[in-house]
Amino acid sequence: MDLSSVLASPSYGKAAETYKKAVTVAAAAAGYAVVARTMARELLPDEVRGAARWAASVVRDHILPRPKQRRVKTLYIGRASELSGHGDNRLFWDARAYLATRIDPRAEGPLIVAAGAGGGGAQAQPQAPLLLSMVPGGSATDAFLGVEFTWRLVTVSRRNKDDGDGGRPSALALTFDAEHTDVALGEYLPFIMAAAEAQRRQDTALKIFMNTGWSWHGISHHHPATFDTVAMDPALKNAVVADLDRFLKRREYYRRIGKAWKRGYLLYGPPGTGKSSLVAAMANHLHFNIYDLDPSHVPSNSDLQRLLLGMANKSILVVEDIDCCFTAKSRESVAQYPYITDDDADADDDDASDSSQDPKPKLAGVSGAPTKEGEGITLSGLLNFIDGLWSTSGEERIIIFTTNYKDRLDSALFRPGRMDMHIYMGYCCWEAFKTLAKNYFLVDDHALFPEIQELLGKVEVTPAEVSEMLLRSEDADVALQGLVEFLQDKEGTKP
Ligand SMILES: Nc1ncnc2c1ncn2[C@@H]1O[C@H](COP(=O)(O)OP(=O)(O)OP(=O)(O)O)[C@@H](O)[C@H]1O
Repeated sequence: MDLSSVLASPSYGKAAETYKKAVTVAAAAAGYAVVARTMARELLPDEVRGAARWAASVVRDHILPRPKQRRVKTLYIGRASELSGHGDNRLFWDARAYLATRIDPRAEGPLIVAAGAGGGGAQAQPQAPLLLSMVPGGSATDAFLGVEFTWRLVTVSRRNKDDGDGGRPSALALTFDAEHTDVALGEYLPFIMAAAEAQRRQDTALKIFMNTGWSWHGISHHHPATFDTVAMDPALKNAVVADLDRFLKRREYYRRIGKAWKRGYLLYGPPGTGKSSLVAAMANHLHFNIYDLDPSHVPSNSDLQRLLLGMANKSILVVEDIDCCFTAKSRESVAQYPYITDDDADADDDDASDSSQDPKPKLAGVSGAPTKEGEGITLSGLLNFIDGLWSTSGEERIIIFTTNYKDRLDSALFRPGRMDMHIYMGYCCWEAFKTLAKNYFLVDDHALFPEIQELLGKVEVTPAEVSEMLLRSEDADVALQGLVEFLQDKEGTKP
């Protein structure tokens, strides 16, 4: 259709008519406004017009909602700690580690990618995670408690803080609405530091240290036991987990009551009931390194002190078979120091006043026998040091003693505050068996379960023995049938 035919069409004529009317109305309205303003100027005195203007400004400024002006605040988190004057600023690295988990790889713009340690410490593992980071000048946003935070990786020059002077990125700039400064400083940044700490712990491979003489030697600790795989009474398991979790949260509590932040556990029960597995599960749960102390390799109490002072925070000190590891030394000590009688031995142990009648073996050191270089350590040396200097030289320490014979332990071990929780690891009960069956065959039920449940009620069998039977075949039917026969054999009812 050409222009002339458009102008000639009826729809164009209607539209043109409507437009003309609209122009006429607008012109009339503008005319009225001019007339009204002129009349107001001529008829109203200056004072009245001034008062009207003032009233309008009050309404505008104080009554009508004003468009909100956003005040933005920026915090610079430098790579180096300018406030302390030396060293790295931990917050800078914590924030970068945190941001590596928050950066959206699909967002526009370039990113830096690197391989993480992946649980191997300094040595990257094949399954190491990929970590993302902003390029200098790049930005990323994060939301926390409903507040939006924007991060930029910037280069801060010494004289004025500005982006991109071509140097290495030396700061993170955190920008947010200034009214949320309290959230930023009081909640967001502490949250980031805690998240980074948790990630660090996760990424660091656990170690188990063993002593030779007075020094520790560490190797990687890959024991797969967890609280999911340890077979034990479920209520007791939950109580142990809750106790550990409460311990972790109680830094301030221990500080307030003036006690060292440590907790002692005594694991006791027959061999093969899972005491060592439970230690490994506790270490994995807490992500603490284990220091497995073999007292027979420690030449003297002063070496023991050196060993214990060499332990890091967040660690577990384990002394296995505590009932027997000091016994032999005790006998040697008494033989070497014949002037020390059984009665003398009891004198130093204020909880064991009648133990001279006790047929149980005497423990070295409880006797107070002096030790010299090469003469071995004493239980009292260990206990006193744990309660004394060692307890104040570090934080977040767990002490675990294990024994197959709780009744043989010296009462010094039972003094209040030494072993806070006694955990009995017993023979395989029905609930424990179900955990093992799940571990080995991923089954919750089986046709042989009722028979196995009945037999476990009558036969004393350790989880280690049951595990042994379950390991014999990858076929659940075959392995469980083998277990039934094993239990019947123990009961003396095997056909
Ligand atoms: N409660 C359990 N839960 C899971 N596995 C167990 C349990 N008890 C024993 N086992 C199995 O038996 C093996 C030996 O158990 P573990 O060394 O933990 O027992 P222990 O009580 O420490 O024995 P000991 O007193 O002889 O040192 C473990 O490697 C594990 O395979």
